[in-house]
Amino acid sequence: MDAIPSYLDRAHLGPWEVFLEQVDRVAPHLGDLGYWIETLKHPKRILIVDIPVKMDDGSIRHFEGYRVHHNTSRGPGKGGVRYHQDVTLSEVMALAGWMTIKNAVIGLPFGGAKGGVRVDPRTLTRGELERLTRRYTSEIGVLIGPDKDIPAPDVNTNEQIMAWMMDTYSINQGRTVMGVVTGKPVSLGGSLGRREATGRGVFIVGRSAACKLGLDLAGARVAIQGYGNVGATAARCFAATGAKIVALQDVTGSIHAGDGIDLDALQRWLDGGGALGRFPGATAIANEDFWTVEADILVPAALEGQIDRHNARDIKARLVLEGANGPTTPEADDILTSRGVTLVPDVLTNAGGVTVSYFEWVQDFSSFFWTEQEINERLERILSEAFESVWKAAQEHRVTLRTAAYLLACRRVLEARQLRGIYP
Ligand SMILES: NC(=O)C1=CN([C@@H]2O[C@H](COP(=O)(O)OP(=O)(O)OC[C@H]3O[C@@H](n4cnc5c(N)ncnc54)[C@H](O)[C@@H]3O)[C@@H](O)[C@H]2O)C=CC1
Ligand SMILES: O=C(O)CCC(=O)C(=O)O
Repeated sequence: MDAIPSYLDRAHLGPWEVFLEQVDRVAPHLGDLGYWIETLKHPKRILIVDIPVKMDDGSIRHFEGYRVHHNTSRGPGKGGVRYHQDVTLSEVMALAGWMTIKNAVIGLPFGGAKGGVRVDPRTLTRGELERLTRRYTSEIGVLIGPDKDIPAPDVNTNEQIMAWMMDTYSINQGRTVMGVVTGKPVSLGGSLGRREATGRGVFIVGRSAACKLGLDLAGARVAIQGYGNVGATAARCFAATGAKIVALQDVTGSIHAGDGIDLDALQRWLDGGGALGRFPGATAIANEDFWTVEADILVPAALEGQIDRHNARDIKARLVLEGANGPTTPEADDILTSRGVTLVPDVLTNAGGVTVSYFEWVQDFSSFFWTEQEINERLERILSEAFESVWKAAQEHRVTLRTAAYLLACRRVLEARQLRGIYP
């Protein structure tokens, strides 16, 4: 059976093909459940929407948006919304697939979904961004809902955008529906700790992995690509344990400081409108040199496909923590494995965000809100247990941590699929 739907432009299949390859790698380990594996290779439903937006100058621009439900065997769809000029359907399909695996590996009662709009939000005014968000929300309104599919933030989306999405959905329903999105402002039914949850999770999982490798975090050298929600929080968590953030990269460039970058000084620079790539407290380096800096831990926390066959051989770190979704190509996975580099996959490393989104969803349903300490303790326990299970499965089956995570997740998804059966 052809796993790639024929209506897609084959030139744009990169991320989805990566997801398919990752699923194929786990298939031999699934035993009888392998009978159901094709279900993971076919997104359940895909919605492509046209988003007309009246711009401030009076003109109308049309943007293309997507919402994909990859699999809902274990519960409603769950996954973020990305605004980026390079968003493609293939990418959103892959991101939705990774959400299916991530939610299952953590044991959250969700399926996998994701959304995106092909737009560079930096080119929009606040009013244009709000109108785009509201129209996109209305257009995907047929798919979303607190018991159907619950969006959340991803690249270039934030609490304000979630507030507009919640408000638009509520207007269309004629009642306030807090639980339709997570990652909202705390004053609108958001959860304490959600903003930091993904980066905090990267740190929690990274600390467990470092412990297995006998790598002391105090003094460890950490390089991070992406200094947004995930990368900046992870940097702060690592620095708080005494690790040194020796290199950072974002869209404005790459910087290096062997003794560690002063994150407070960097924040003051960014708050004052400075670009990370021009931070005077560190040395600017070429973007390609970022990958070869002397570091113990490397955290890709930007976009897909960043670690590939061109740079995987030169990476110096012993531990790669995938803060981003899909940052490593399968070929690079193999190169890193052959070089003895331990890679903790995205579906585990960055699962802190969706875990606290789950807490937010539960809190919204019960209208009873937890303290930040309760949130962080539960996050810590859930991620640490998930890490141990994946580590154990990797040892037992002699596979990489990625394949081990897929093994646990695919078993859960396919068992649910098998029990539900095919109807009619
Ligand atoms: N926000 C969340 O809760 C979650 C995010 N993720 C993943 O983490 C990654 C980052 O997401 P966020 O931090 O939320 O996004 P963000 O929009 O807050 O930050 C993205 C960062 O990546 C940088 N970046 C973008 N393109 C780049 C490029 N070509 N080269 C170098 N740097 C680049 C940006 O400059 C920015 O610093 C994405 O892969 C996202 O899917 C995963 C789980 C949850
Ligand atoms: O918080 C969520 O629901 C999903 C976050 C997300 O998009 C991701 O984990 O990639």
